[in-house]
Amino acid sequence: MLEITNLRKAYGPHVVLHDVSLTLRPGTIHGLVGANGAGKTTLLNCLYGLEAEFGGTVRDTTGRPLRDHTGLLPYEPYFYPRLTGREYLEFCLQARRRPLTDFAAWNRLLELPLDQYAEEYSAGMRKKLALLALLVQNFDYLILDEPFNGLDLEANLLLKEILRRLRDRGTGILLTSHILGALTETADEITVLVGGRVQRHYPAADFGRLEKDLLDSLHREKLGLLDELV
Ligand SMILES: Nc1ncnc2c1ncn2[C@@H]1O[C@H](COP(=O)(O)OP(=O)(O)OP(=O)(O)O)[C@@H](O)[C@H]1O
Repeated sequence: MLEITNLRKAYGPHVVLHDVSLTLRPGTIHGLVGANGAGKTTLLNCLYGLEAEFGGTVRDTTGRPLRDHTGLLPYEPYFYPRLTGREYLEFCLQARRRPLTDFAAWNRLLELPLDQYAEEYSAGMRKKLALLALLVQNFDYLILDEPFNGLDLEANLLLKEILRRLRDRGTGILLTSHILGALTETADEITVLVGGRVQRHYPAADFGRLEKDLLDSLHREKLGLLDELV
């Protein structure tokens, strides 16, 4: 299990995460929602070790180094110039000292032109390539920052089904999304972050309540203001 305990992160005087705790169990999908700037990406970056200076603890309860068996989909994946999609995949595997596998089977699903330069891909194709690089590596845990963002309708549906199947096979998946339906349709639990604090953890049985709570706070905080404007 991946465990975040009392995570606190500040950029200078600006505290971005306030004592955030959450767990990611094998065989579960854990969704993370929150407004722009709530701290979701910062939380994922701390968990994966891309941010080093923070308070609290982040660990795999089995004691294994988290990155050895965890893959990260960054919010904006980076691709080196002049690397084809195929070379990017090979690079990802070699960097992790993993055997080169045949990408053809997975790519029959995602249909990427692997012999074109990745930097010439559209935004959605780049997202698919970064996902493909994770899928071929059989990670125990996946940390996915906005995986649905930029994907076409078919790829969105496909990704939801892939995530469910990976979960059923034992993979633990932590993902962010601004598309509530994508989370409620796939996740086993959802954590709501507000201003860098955990507002509440919702088990699947309470997802109906979650939508109502989000709507209520929108009505309370924003719709009154809108009434004054329009
Ligand atoms: N490198 C940085 N230096 C200073 N402040 C930062 C840095 N990275 C993030 N922040 C601040 O931390 C806060 C949380 O940002 P973060 O990107 O984690 O939010 P988010 O919930 O992922 O937002 P979004 O939904 O827009 O992706 C924001 O106020 C942001 O300005």
